[in-house]
Amino acid sequence: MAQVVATRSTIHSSFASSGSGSFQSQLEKLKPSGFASRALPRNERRSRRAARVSVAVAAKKAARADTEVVPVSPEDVPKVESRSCTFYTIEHVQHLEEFQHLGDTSVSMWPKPTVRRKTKIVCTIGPSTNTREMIWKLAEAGMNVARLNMSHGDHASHQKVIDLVKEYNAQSKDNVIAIMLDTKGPEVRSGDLPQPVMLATGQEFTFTIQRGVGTADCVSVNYDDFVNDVEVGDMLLVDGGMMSFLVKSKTAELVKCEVVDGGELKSRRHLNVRGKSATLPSITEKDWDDIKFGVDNNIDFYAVSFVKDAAVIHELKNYLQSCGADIHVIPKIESADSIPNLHSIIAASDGAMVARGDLGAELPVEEVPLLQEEIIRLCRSMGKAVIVATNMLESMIVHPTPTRAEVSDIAIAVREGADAVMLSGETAHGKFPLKAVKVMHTVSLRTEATIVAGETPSNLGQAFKNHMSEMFAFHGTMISNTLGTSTVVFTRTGFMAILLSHYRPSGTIYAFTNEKRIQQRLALYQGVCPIYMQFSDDAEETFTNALALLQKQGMVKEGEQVALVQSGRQPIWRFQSTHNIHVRKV
Ligand SMILES: Nc1ncnc2c1ncn2[C@@H]1O[C@H](COP(=O)(O)OP(=O)(O)OP(=O)(O)O)[C@@H](O)[C@H]1O
Ligand SMILES: CC(=O)C(=O)O
Repeated sequence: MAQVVATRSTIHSSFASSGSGSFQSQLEKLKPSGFASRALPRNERRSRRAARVSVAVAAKKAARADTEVVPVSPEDVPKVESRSCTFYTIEHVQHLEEFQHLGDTSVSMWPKPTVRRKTKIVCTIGPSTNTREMIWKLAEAGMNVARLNMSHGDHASHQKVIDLVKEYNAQSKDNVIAIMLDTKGPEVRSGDLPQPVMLATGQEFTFTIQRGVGTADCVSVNYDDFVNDVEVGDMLLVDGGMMSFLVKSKTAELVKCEVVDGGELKSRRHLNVRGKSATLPSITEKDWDDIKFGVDNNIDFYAVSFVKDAAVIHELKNYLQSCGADIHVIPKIESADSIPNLHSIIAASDGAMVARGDLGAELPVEEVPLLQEEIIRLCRSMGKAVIVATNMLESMIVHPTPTRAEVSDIAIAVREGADAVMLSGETAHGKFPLKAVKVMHTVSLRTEATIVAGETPSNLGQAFKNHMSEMFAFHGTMISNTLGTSTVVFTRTGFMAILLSHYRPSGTIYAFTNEKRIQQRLALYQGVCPIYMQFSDDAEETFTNALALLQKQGMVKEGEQVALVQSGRQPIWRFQSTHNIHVRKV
């Protein structure tokens, strides 16, 4: 078990050999492996490495005896009384849990404060998770954003989830969950079938634009122009490629196909035509109705499906402005038509989602990792949020452990610099939603510990009109990285916290805001821990209160330094032309 839970190899040795001294005291003594290789003579390094290896083997043997594979949060750690464990005492388990939640920094030369997971986790809420108990458990396990997929459920069921998330936020002292409404968009879906139909490779199957057809050899499609958009020779994909059909002929109402990859066709399955986007508007009538529902409920983000160009983003933003709604817009990059317009779409938006499911159906799958990298790079260069979505832990819909490839997939998204990684079916209708969140949490944390801070985003001075704020975000990051401190920022609009997140400081960005809406929004951004606090008229009093709050919540320790950055578009307690960075001792 020690093998799985520890975030650095040094911890295996310290932990497994903890015959004397508390785990905490051993933890205090730990130095990053990078530090060891800089400071120790070569021989000593070698012998320590050997000790680590042998202890890791011992830990591995212990792990084999213990059947639990991903014990990363209190619910998953077996009750201490019923546990037979060679190496652990109850204090060890408690310290370990604390450590897992916060993570290990171990990047700079000096002892640093522990940091939180930086990469945020978006969870789709569905039948497996739409109860009060599960929302609470997901939040405690690491969910940062709750996603409502408007392709499923009705307003009443989504309203219940929104109310539960708001209830959680209202009662939580140090955690906040943002709400993201994902539009259905111009999805093409097959119709209802009385029961699933088994289709064999080579057999004929027909799609019709007539409504209400569902037989063993023909099913309806919900989109009248389907027959016009599709041509003979096109490849139709069901559920992103789980089944495929070659179009052989068509009439005014029917599209006749040959089954290429057969399987079980169920009701209301998603259809794509390889290489083509449907000629439907990105925002349908249903979507406008759902968008209004989002406005009425003061949600935080729209994820807009099948965006093809920036015009649709402008249209939505104009609508939101006309109703005085301050909701951020994240286009889903999933349509073949969006690729030539990536730059203008992202420039018009507040971020982007790499929606790999439909992206990999409309375009060849081998393009997906390349596009993921490109979209992340573009968003990062423009200071916009970026989410990597779909199939991240797909096997955990039915299995309690991830495949190694899935673990690598999360690690890659984290290393590429995504703000957030997303769970879909894993949390919506999977059997192990909490375990999936915990795996994402652990893998992100472990990967983040290996990322060396300090790489300057290449666009300094270009992405933001407010160069002075950008300069202070950059230098605030440099100071916090050099001293190994967290960053503290006060923000009413979220702007300065988002700007700091863009520079990816290695410590946590504690973003204090006096706006609940902004606190919720900031939950999506990499490295930002948003905290709601009333601001007083006096700057010094507010700083003191903020540091006291951080210390009370165990986020910083007495004597620790923090970099306090005062900059941004709307000055708080300063003149417009005066920007500051202070380093303060708690
Ligand atoms: N609100 C909901 N109510 C009922 N079932 C849901 C809900 N949200 C999701 N699901 C179920 O979880 C599955 C996976 O969710 P996901 O968000 O990935 O939807 P999808 O339809 O597969 O894909 P897309 O994201 O393209 O709409 C859905 O296919 C559906 O069966
Ligand atoms: C998230 C989503 O809609 C997709 O991957 O297609």
